Amino acid sequence: MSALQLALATASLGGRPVLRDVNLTVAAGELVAVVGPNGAGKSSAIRALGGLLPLTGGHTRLDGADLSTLSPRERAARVAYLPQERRIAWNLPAVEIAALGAPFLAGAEATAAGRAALDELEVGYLADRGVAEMSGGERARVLLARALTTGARALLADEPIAGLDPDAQLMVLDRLKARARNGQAVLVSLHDLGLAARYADRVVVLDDGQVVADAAPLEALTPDVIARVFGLTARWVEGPEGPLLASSRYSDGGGGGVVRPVSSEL
Ligand SMILES: Nc1ncnc2c1ncn2[C@@H]1O[C@H](COP(=O)(O)OP(=O)(O)OP(=O)(O)O)[C@@H](O)[C@H]1O
Repeated sequence: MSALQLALATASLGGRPVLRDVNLTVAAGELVAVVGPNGAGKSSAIRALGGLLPLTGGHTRLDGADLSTLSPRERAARVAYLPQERRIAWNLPAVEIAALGAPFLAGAEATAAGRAALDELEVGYLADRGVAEMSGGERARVLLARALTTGARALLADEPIAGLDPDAQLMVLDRLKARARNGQAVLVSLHDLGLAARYADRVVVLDDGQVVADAAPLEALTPDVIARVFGLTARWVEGPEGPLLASSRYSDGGGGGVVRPVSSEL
């Protein structure tokens, strides 16, 4: 059974449809990457899975139960969410921000969980520093630590590697993959198609609120799909750690112009 599921989900924002009959599942033990151009509906799909965007049609299910039947407290205990927005209202120490992810634990336990999550993301040294006194990438890791602290069985992370340096990107994806291997259901949105191919068990391609492909990475991200959805000419090449994407814009001459490797390995 899928841990999280959108079934024929439709939703609108500002009077415009942002999800159109979207079917999307994440099973326990699986790392699923949602990719798509800006505005494709990735954040909307993630927010719908977390019960944060009301559907106008279809269903969101958590372990088979309709999400709308669960109380906000039950949802929060079972689904962790990293929003795309990285703003933090209060200048609290990182460990206190991370501990906010565990509201159901007693104070000392929550602090220990927060500290462990910071360590997991290799920012334990920032534990006592105010989050307003950090770089954007450091703050991003503290917010991801807050999501990890929940201990929820499902994790939704909206662009968890945005703004991180190349080493930190790989470290975060390694950690999320390890969490999936330990039984969590993990869904991330990514813009780096090379990293999506390297880390995801399955890739869901969204375009204009619709699922265009949902398959193993290289079956979903075919050159044809990449051309149609992203407007790029692209081909996969074998790299030492997995597939690498060589791509160029059509306007650059369809392969004769600048080749932009999409993996952090080049
Ligand atoms: N608050 C809002 N009101 C109206 N329309 C919105 C709102 N937020 C997003 N949209 C629109 O909804 C659509 C889907 O947006 P969404 O944020 O889900 O895309 P995304 O794939 O996550 O994009 P990005 O890669 O830029 O983060 C876009 O067309 C966007 O303009």
